[in-house]
Amino acid sequence: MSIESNLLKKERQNVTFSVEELTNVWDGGKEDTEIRRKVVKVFGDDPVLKSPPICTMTREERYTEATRKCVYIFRNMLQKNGIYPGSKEFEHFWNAMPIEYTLLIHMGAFIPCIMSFGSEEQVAKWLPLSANLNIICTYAQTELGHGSFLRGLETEATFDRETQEFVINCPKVSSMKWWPGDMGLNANHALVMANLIVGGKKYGMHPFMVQIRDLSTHMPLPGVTVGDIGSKMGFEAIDNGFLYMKNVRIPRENLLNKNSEVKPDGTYVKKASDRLMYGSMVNLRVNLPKSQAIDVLAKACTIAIRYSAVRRQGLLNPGGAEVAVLDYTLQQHKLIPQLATVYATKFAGEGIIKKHQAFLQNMAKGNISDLAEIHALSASFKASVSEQCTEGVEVCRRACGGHGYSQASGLPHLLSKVTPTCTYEGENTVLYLQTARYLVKCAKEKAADLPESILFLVQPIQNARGNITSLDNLALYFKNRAALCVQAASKKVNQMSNKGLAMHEAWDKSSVQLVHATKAYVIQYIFDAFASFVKEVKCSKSVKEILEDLCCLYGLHYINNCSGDFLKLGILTAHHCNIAEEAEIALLEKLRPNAVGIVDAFDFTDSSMESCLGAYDGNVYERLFDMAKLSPLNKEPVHQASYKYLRPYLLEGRDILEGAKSKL
Ligand SMILES: CCCCCCCC/C=C\CCCCCC(=O)SCCNC(=O)CCNC(=O)[C@H](O)C(C)(C)COP(=O)(O)OP(=O)(O)OC[C@H]1O[C@@H](n2cnc3c(N)ncnc32)[C@H](O)[C@@H]1OP(=O)(O)O
Ligand SMILES: Cc1cc2nc3c(=O)[nH]c(=O)nc-3n(C[C@H](O)[C@H](O)[C@H](O)COP(=O)(O)OP(=O)(O)OC[C@H]3O[C@@H](n4cnc5c(N)ncnc54)[C@H](O)[C@@H]3O)c2cc1C
Repeated sequence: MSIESNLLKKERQNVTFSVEELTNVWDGGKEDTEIRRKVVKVFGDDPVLKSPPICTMTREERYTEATRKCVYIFRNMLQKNGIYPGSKEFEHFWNAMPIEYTLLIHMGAFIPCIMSFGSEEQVAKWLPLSANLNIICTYAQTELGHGSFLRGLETEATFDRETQEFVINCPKVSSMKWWPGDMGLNANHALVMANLIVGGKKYGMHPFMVQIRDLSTHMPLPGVTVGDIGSKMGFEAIDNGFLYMKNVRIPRENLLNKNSEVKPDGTYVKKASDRLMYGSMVNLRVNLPKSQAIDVLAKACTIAIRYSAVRRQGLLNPGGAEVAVLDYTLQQHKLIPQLATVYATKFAGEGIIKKHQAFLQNMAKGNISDLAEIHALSASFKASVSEQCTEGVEVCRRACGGHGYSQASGLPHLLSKVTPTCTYEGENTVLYLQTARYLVKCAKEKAADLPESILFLVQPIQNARGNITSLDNLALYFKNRAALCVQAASKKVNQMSNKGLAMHEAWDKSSVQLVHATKAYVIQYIFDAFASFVKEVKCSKSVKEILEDLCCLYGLHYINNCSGDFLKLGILTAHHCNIAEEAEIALLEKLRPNAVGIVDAFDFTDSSMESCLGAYDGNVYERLFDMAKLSPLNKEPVHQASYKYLRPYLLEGRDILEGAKSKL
């Protein structure tokens, strides 16, 4: 056993709680852990899912491998193992997916969309075809020229009454669809968001099913120009695409018509609120943070903390032995708060998922009164979590020093996976502004007209009592701050407007404060949800203590990072801030011996991380060397390029050196 493996073994011997029990809490119960492990095992044992490490493959190989595996998973494996949408097993299957996958938009975005936009007949037609991969469909909303401002989308669907068809056109280069995943190479259909035009009248954005490739040859259909947009910062396996449509004709029935319809005579019938058109986005904003951001940060923490426990560099005591870098207070200050973020966002996210499910049940009964609240909550939650996790993964990467920059660490891959969560499914600033709009409106309402989650905005500010670092008091500081920030931002909008600015100008001039206020609102929501979870969870005292410490750390770390705000608003004094700073450092020291145990409790398999630094056995140096040997550049002892281009000068060098030698 290597020295490093021994170090991790010792770390595990010192853990003061049951790792298995914390895993159960993380998963949502013992039974859930068993189900997740079963699913992970099925995937892990399957030889068809084996492939070379991604850092040794070209982009083309990565796309090919990911597509091969995903077709197998979605067409054979899930059914064979009884993993169906809606089942507990399915909830855990993201955990078991190969490190890179395609068909994500087809499965994760298109299928939910067809269910929310399609009539019963349309769902009956398209759902089985897509579930069986008989068609592959992308979600084509964003265009080259517009992504955020949906009213600016330019693709048109014009009703031709004579032929009973819609004619789809991208009038300009800027109107072509750009970015949709699975669209470049795999998709033969696209759910195209286009402006509906009937009899010269524009009805705004509507969803259309458009066939883009021939079903037998997979060649683009007439009028369709489609392809891959090229290499990106990450997601290299995915064929994000462009789609340029000129006079592409589709039958009238291909307008997804659960919410609105065009009759054969051209009559436009609206059946539900326009806002339900945005429902698919709410769905993804609620559901994607867990698998695309929180789990990614959890993996980065696992890698960085295991590595920091075995990486020895420098001395704490003069003349003593070299210490693990995790023993430095500053390393703990980088990494342990990231663990707290993982826990806080995961448990707050679960509450939002439940709220969304309740909203969907009400919507099925025709009640959409909670739409504004769930939109505001999901938009700001997605924005905040993606931001916190992206920052967190980068902190973990840098905390691994030079090796964190190597693809072999697995960290650059995680960073490139989490970074776009700040952009896709709604650019974060744009989403914060959406929530700000809701908050400013709510701040003007009477308490009786507001949902519980937002009541604090209009209630009197309460004073903290007792221990200033108790979870109750921390929750109160966050609430007070959010309420005061929203009031201040609303006041600024009013002041600007009273000075004579038009409302949209007043809004823009106040947007820095508005986004700040929204961030304050969502952090109070996350903290409150995590603190409530910690209070209520049934578990042993030792596990509860870990969760309480992580919750307290989440709050203190946040407060210490923006203490100016709390001071400015008169919520904390300088004395309080000093206490908060010392309390955070004390918590880091307390959590340090359990750090490896806490990341072990995430229970990630080595293959799900592909990291030489983060493997369970801690054998980092052998793994790094083995991975380097696999580099395609090391295939031959002499690389053709260096031989070809350097040879003349090397020969000169040889002659000079040999001449010098003969003169000696
Ligand atoms: C187990 C399942 C796991 C699933 C995991 C899946 C994993 C998938 C992983 C990765 C997938 C990657 C997917 C990426 C896909 C994409 O990126 S698709 C493209 C997404 N694009 C966007 O999100 C665009 C962002 N822009 C917007 O949302 C809107 O344009 C805008 C709302 C920002 C502005 O639109 P505008 O027309 O100007 O509207 P407003 O005038 O601002 O608002 C009008 C009113 O509508 C309300 N509203 C807006 N959005 C919503 C909504 N989503 N829901 C409900 N209501 C909404 C808004 O509040 C206004 O209301 P008021 O007038 O009352 O204030
Ligand atoms: C990996 C990836 C996958 C994607 N997958 C899909 C997909 O499957 N389907 C699909 O349709 N799309 C997809 N997209 C597109 C994505 O949804 C858009 O990129 C996103 O909505 C942002 O829009 P944009 O690119 O137009 O950014 P822009 O809106 O142009 O943003 C540029 C800057 O302008 C700022 N800005 C914009 N509006 C405002 C405002 N009102 N106030 C203040 N600032 C503002 C933004 O904050 C940002 O800083 C994907 C994108 C990526 C990166």
